[in-house]
Amino acid sequence: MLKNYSPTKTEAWKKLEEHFNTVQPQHLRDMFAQDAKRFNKFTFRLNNTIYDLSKNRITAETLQLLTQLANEMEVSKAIESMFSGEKINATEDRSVLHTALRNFSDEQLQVDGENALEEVRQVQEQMRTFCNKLHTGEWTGYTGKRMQNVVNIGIGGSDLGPKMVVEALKKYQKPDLEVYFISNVDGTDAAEVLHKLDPETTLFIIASKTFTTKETITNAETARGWFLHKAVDREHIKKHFVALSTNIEAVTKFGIAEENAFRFWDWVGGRFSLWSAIGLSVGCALGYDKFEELLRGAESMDKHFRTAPMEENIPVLMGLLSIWYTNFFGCQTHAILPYDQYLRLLPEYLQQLLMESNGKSTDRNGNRVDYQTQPVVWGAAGTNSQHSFFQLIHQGTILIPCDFIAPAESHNPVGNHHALLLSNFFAQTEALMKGKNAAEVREELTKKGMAGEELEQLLPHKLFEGNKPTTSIMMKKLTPFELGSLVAMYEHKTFVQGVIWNIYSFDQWGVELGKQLAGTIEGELLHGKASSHDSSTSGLIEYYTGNK
Ligand SMILES: O=P(O)(O)OC[C@H]1O[C@H](O)[C@H](O)[C@@H](O)[C@@H]1O
Repeated sequence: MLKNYSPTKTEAWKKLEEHFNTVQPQHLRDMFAQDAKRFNKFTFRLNNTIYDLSKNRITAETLQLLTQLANEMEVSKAIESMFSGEKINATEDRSVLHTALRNFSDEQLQVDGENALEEVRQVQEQMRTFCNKLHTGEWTGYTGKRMQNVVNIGIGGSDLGPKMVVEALKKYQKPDLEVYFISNVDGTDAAEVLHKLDPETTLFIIASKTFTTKETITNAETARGWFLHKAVDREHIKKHFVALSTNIEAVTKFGIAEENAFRFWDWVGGRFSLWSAIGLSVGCALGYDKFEELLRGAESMDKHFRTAPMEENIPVLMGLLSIWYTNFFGCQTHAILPYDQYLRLLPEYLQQLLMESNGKSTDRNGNRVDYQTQPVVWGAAGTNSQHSFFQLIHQGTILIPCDFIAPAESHNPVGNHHALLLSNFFAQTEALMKGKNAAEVREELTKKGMAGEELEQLLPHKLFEGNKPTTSIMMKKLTPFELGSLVAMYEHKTFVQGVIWNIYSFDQWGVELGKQLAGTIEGELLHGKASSHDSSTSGLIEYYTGNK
């Protein structure tokens, strides 16, 4: 059993509260000035990626107290419980074993009487064979043509992960297959993809853990209708539709052949399912070997997470930093800023991962927490984001910790673009840290020939407080391996935060409510069944029915 009490009751928490009062007034600019080794002290490495925590509002003592907090909340024990398959997803009575999907060791891992690792490997072989058949052209459609397009139909965890990875690793894309994603139940999503494609050369991957998600089933039915409109014979479905699911019964009921089902297990959470059969579209886009490299990258982070001491453990430290800002500085948001166009979907992916996992207010005893949990995660790729919301990060009234992420080497070495891109990354983190004080602004304005009242009036607007925390993550190159490792780092950071907050990170009951409510109103819209609502909801329904 995991420790089950409020983090605020720990010794470390009390010490952190006192410690906060000594750190809060300190300016990062001074911390750097006083310690030439700050970068070395607070930079952690794994493989070819560095995690520079030095521009955070921490001292050595902060990390020591935060790791004490991790120890008091028994984070190590929690990590072991997860890896060994304990049913730590208690509200759904499930193990949490996405790590088993990228475990290439010879270990045995018994789950419900089966060796999970062996089952994983069987499905991986099935995926490899399938991807190879697509790429060699051995897999043909109902008119004997090879497939040219693959469409992944899924939503949430059955969409965001593979879509983000396919985009991030576009440079590794195989030239013979184009991969598309349809997720939104808005018919526009399907319409905009399907009109470009030919049913004879299109293969659909229906990705749904439960195979009951309304959006996905609706899109899958639309795709099936579109396909049969040309192919006519339902027998042809088996050459054009495959499924990724834990619910094989529903898959076959839909009309997809059992041999075309790639299964996974209920011990894989939706938002952690990228590494399972849900990653099939990644194998289709890049070739299965590249998907395996992604898994191996994640495995290397898993090993680090499981074995490294708390004070050097990257996901633990990243999770603790988030606790520091959320619960002591009172930060309510966290920005993810990839300085790499290929990583532009990472913020969206991490939104589901972090906010669906830790957007909870009930602790593991069933009581309402009396401390803040998950902050809002948001972000966008640099440098575009500099021209939209950076103003607020620099001079707004709220403190926003940011993760800057970039590769040292670009996949597209065009002129000096990459140096320019990275100079923005470095300059922004430096400016956020240092700020600009009155003396500096005065000097700058004086140099421009400004003086007197004119200067004094402008000066306050050009001040930057600085002291804005950033974490810089740099990798040598954005390879499948490094990406796998980075994503696994964020997964484990998410888990660590949940353990400290004493909440269940692996369920998502909040999402269920929306599904139920939409179901009721759908009946009214489609079948004219009336039921009572508040005046706003009724008014909106009337507006819709009167204007459609
Ligand atoms: O894969 P599916 O069963 O279709 O579920 C898709 C998504 O549904 C809901 O939004 C859940 O909260 C997500 O965690 C899940 O990823």
